[in-house]
Amino acid sequence: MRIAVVGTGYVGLVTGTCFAETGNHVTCVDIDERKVNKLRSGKITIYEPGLDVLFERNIKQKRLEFTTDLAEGIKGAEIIFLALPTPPGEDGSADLKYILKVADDLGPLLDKYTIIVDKSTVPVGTAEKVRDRIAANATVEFDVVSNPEFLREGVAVEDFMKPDRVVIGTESAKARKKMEQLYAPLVRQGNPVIFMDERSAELTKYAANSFLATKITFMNEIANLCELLGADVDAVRRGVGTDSRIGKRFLFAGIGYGGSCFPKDVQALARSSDDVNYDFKILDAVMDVNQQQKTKLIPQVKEYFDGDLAGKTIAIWGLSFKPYTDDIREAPALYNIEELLAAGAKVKAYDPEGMENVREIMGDRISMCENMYDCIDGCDALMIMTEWPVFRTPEFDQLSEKLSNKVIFDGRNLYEPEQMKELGYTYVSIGRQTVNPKVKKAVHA
Ligand SMILES: NC(=O)c1ccc[n+]([C@@H]2O[C@H](COP(=O)([O-])OP(=O)(O)OC[C@H]3O[C@@H](n4cnc5c(N)ncnc54)[C@H](O)[C@@H]3O)[C@@H](O)[C@H]2O)c1
Ligand SMILES: O=c1ccn([C@@H]2O[C@H](COP(=O)(O)OP(=O)(O)O[C@H]3O[C@H](CO)[C@@H](O)[C@H](O)[C@H]3O)[C@@H](O)[C@H]2O)c(=O)[nH]1
Repeated sequence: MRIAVVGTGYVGLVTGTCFAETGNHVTCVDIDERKVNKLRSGKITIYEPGLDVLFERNIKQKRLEFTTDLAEGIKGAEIIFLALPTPPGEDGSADLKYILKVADDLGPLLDKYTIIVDKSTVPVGTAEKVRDRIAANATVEFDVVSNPEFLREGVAVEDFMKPDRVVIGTESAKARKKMEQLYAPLVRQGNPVIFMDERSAELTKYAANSFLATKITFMNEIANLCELLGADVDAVRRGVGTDSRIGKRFLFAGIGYGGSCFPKDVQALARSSDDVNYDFKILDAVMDVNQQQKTKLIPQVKEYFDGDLAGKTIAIWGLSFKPYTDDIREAPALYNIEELLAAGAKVKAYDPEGMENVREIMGDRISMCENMYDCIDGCDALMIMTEWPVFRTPEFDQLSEKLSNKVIFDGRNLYEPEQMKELGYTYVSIGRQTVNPKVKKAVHA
């Protein structure tokens, strides 16, 4: 099949590359010339495990092409995916300007029956808006389908190639058949393609993300309670997660959820609820708790240094919002760094993939280090913000040698408290009792 993908970011590039891998001819379109030039010269623009191999193979086979020209990109395409940004507008609702602009541009360019697919995360009713905008200029028949994407960054290729399910919102039998053919290679192991109306498909995406964000936030609140009641959130997690009705996944307490999706999508669903005068109370609580959770270690860092961080240097391990990605959008690390700088501390940071992106927005306000041990050299404390595997079993001898104080503030619960006790660290983590406390108890805002 010949398909086009408009928007070549995290979702567009993965979608385009994976559909090329299943034999389709894919042209990816983006307005960012620098990005397209780089992709055209065979250089990948994001870090996503496993994507580079598929990317190179499909470019070589000429099944994957890139252009900045929409007309050229959609030429001959039977299906056009829109993988465009839907960032929060001023009031937090999803801003549809990128999607609607492309819908306007597409109308006059369609020269035969085409399926236009909303792959972006969009509020209920967007498919209708896109249809109206295209129809205003189109002279041929077309269908607009909602096909939200559920991939996670860091495991995007695996999620895309073996999805738990594919959700397709359409009432057109013709579009349904084509979409079924396109997805057939990805659901061969029996995972379902679930067909529904467009509005339900659009809402399914927000419901899934908001539910997962709520699940994490619920555990973060249990963690906060554990600290105050003398319990251990890891034990509680194991205890509840083995109930198959609850499930083991997405129960890890930490310094809150980040990324380009959960924060914006929970907010957008709350605004969609406001629009129909529905007071979705849980969502407001989730956003509130997550906001506080992100920097919950900061008061404890301050308390350790008797309230004064001026002149102290804090090492940060982990900048990306989660491991195996270079994406730093809404990364909790950034909020912590801002608070540390505001309190007069200096910051040294290390991340396996995220440093370049942070350098772009923070410049020389913090120092980036070549490796995790240079990062802690001469620092007064270590804070862990992302659970990259490389931080899980560090050489504690080097840590003791290089850190000026044996103190770790761990936002991702990487170490066993027992081990930290033996090693003589002051170890502050989430939802567990502080080890060798100089910080006496959990501090809650
Ligand atoms: N990132 C994820 O993990 C993920 C997962 C599922 C769904 N989503 C949703 O998918 C959508 C895209 O997210 P993303 O993370 O890929 O965004 P992104 O910002 O990484 O990529 C969007 C791309 O669209 C391009 N673009 C903007 N206007 C354009 C135009 N007129 N023509 C062509 N290209 C244009 C931008 O230059 C950019 O490269 C969002 O709605 C997001 O919520 C994201
Ligand atoms: O037990 C957990 C699991 C995750 N997180 C945090 O939650 C955030 C999101 O993680 P994850 O969901 O793994 O990454 P995303 O790439 O943001 O993926 C989410 O957002 C995408 C964009 O909509 C969806 O497609 C995915 O299904 C959905 O999982 C990160 O900050 C994680 O650190 C936790 O704190 N505890």
